[in-house]
Formats: sequence, C-alpha cells, structure tokens
Amino acid sequence: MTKTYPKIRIRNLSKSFGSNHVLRNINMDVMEGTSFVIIGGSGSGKSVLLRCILGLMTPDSGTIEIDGKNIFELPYSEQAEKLQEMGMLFQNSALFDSLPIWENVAFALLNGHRKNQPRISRARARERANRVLELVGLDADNIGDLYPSELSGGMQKRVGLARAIASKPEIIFFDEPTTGLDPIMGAIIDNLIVDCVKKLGSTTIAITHDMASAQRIGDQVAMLYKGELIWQGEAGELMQSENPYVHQFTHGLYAGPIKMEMKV
Ligand SMILES: Nc1ncnc2c1ncn2[C@@H]1O[C@H](COP(=O)(O)OP(=O)(O)OP(=O)(O)O)[C@@H](O)[C@H]1O
Repeated sequence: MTKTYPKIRIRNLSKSFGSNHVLRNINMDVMEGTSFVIIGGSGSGKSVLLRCILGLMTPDSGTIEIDGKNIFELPYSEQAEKLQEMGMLFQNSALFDSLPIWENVAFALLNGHRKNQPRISRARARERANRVLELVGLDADNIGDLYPSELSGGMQKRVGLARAIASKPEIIFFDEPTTGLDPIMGAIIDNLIVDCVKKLGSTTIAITHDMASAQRIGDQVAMLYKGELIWQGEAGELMQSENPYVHQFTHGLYAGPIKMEMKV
C-alpha cells in the first residue's frame, strides 16, 4: 500500500562543475513504497543527481533527507551504512566477472555489514541467492555456478536485478535498466522490477531514456532539462503532457524547444 511521507526528500539541491551548472535548485519528494522515474536528455544531470542521492557526490547546496535525516550531516560511518542498505541495478549490470553468478547475487549478504543483521554462512547465502534467482526467472541449478560472461545480456540484467534485491533493501536505484535490451526483454525486465519491488515494498528511483519503461515502472515521473526539474507528474500523464519540452522529448520529435548540441 502506498504510504504518505517522503522516504527521500530533496530541497534546493544545486551542483556545478566550474561554470557548468549541472543541477539547479532541485526539489523532489519520493514517497515511501513508490517508484520515481527521472527522464531527461543526455547531459541533463540525471547521473549527477543519482550520485548525490547515493552520497557519492557532494552538492554545492541543498539537502537530501532519507528517513528524515540529511545524509550529508551524518557521520561517515552512518553514511556508509545507509549506502550499504540501498540496492542498485547498474546500466551495464556491473557484475563481478571473476565470481560465479550465485556469489554475485549474494555479494552484499556475504560482504556487507548491515545494521542488526549478522553475517550469514555461505550455505545460507547460496540458499537466498537461489531463491532470488528463481524470483527473477532464472534457474539457479543451471546457472548458479556459471560466470557472467557465459550469460546473455538479458540474463545478466536479471542477475543484476537479483543482486539489487537480494538483501531486501528499502531503497533501490535503477540506472537505465533496459538499455541494450531488445523491446521484449526490456518489457520483461520492467515487469520483473515492478513485481520484485512490490513484493519487497521498496522505494525506488530509476533513470531512463526509455519512455515505455518509464511508464511501466514509474508511479511518478520527473523530467530534468539543463539541470532543472521542469515537469513532474503521474506516469500515466507523461505522454499527454502539454509541456512543450516534455512533449518533444517523450515523442522523440526533431522540432521543438529542445535544440540538440551536435558538438559536445
Ligand atoms: N565529475 C564530473 N566532473 C565534471 N563534470 C561532470 C562530472 N560528472 C558529470 N559532469 C557533467 O555534468 C553534466 C551532466 O552529466 P550527467 O552524467 O549527470 O548527465 P546524464 O543526464 O546522466 O546524461 P546521460 O543520459 O548521457 O548519461 C555533463 O555536462 C557532464 O559533463
């Protein structure tokens, strides 16, 4: 059930690199148990925003509260703890090539130091990895001992999703979850994301260029343009938005207020 207080609350967040003002006064609330999708063109600041929320980059000004606490005011140890409590599915799946699939999935369970959770044995970690692999539609008996390079891109993405959810994180980030997948595999991954996240009750933030994906996985969608959040609304309203920037971007139109810089 959707709850009514922000799990993540961002106020007046700005970040520049020299004269490049990448984030300009961002305000955003992500309610607990909901899925928030950020769309926007190349270079609009999506990754920088994500890195700030993850605590991997310090903004110039503004606050990011998680569960009501400004993450930049937490002692380093607590900041690191918060980071460990989050799940992340990277664009390229970012699996460890030298570890078998099951250990990739169980990585946080075997190596993390989550608060109030004892380290678990390899046998128990493997059981948990097997269960999560089945949850994302992979046969743990067949692929658990294989290495990432032996799987297709779609299977690697499923493994990445399994790893992101294995420790039942309260917050999960998805960075371009469907990039590089064919449209059907993209839809399958999106549906798995929605199913898994619903089961866990996690709060999620995703960044994507894929409008179909944004609508499938998002409750709320926001568009970043030149570092500003220029539109925010229900995912169902996205394609009908009359905001000319959103309309041009979501419909992939050449003509409109967004002028592509051909030289970067
Ligand atoms: N560490 C950094 N140092 C200097 N500039 C940076 C740094 N990280 C990002 N930028 C700049 O910030 C701007 C936004 O980059 P960002 O990676 O957030 O874009 P994006 O919206 O994620 O783009 P894409 O969709 O292409 O991944 C770019 O102009 C980029 O050059």
